[in-house]
Amino acid sequence: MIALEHASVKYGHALALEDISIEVGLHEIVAIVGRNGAGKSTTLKTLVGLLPLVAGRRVFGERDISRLSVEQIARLGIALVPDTRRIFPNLSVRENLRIGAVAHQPGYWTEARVLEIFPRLGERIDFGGDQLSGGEQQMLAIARALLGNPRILLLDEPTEGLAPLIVDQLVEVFAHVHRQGTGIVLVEQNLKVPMKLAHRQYVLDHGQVVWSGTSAELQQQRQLVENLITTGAAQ
Ligand SMILES: Nc1ncnc2c1ncn2[C@@H]1O[C@H](COP(=O)(O)OP(=O)(O)OP(=O)(O)O)[C@@H](O)[C@H]1O
Repeated sequence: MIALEHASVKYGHALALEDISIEVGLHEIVAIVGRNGAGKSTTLKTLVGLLPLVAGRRVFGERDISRLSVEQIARLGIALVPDTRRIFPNLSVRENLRIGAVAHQPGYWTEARVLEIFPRLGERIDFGGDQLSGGEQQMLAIARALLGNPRILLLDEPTEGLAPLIVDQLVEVFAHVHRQGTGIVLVEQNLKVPMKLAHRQYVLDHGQVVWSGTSAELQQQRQLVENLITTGAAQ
C-alpha cells in the first residue's frame, strides 16, 4: 500500500495540496478525479517523491517514506506515466522500449508481453517516437513503464484527447495489467473511464479531497459526485 497521510504540498508560497489523505492498495485500481487545476498531477508527483511534503507523511506499507528520494521510491516499484508521456522523439519505438528495460525488474512484463498487449507498437517498432500518433505515444509510455514491472502504476490522464476506440483498448489493457497483479492509480478529469475500472475513487478540488468512496457508493451518489467534479466543493 502507498499512501499520503494528511499531506500538504506547496509551490513556492502557494498551497497546492492541503491535508490530503489518499491510499492505494497493491491490488487496487483507484481513480483520482477532478477538474483542471484540482491538484491531481501534484498528488501523483507527491506520491512518487518529486515534490516534498510541507506537512503530513508519505507511507509505503508500514514504512514512512516521506524523506526518500525519487529514485528510492521508484525502486520500491512505484512508476509514473506523466501526462507529457516523455517519449524520446529521435529514438525508435524499439529504442524507447529498451530505455525502459534499463530499469527492468524481473517479473511478468517482458518486451514480448508488452508487444502482445500493444500489437500496434510491434507494427511500428522501427518508427521514430515523433512519427507516432497520440494514442501510440501513450501506449509506448505505458509499455515502457510496464517493463520496470512496477507494483503500482500511476497514470496521469492517460486517455486525454484519444479516440474512443483507443480509449476502449487502453481500458482493456489496464484491466489486464491489474489482473497480472499491479495496482493502478488512474487520474482523469471525468468519471467515464474510472466508472469502468476503478474500485475506489477520490474527487479532488482546490487541492483537497472533497469526496471519496467505493464504486458502489459512487453509483448511489453519481449526481452529487458529478456536481462536485464540474462545479467544485463550494457549490
Ligand atoms: N510547477 C508549478 N508551479 C506553480 N504552481 C503549479 C505548478 N504546477 C501546478 N501548479 C498549480 O497547482 C495547482 C494544482 O495543479 P495540478 O497540475 O496538480 O492540477 P491538475 O488537477 O493535475 O490539473 P490538470 O488537469 O490541468 O493537469 C494548480 O493551481 C496549478 O496552477
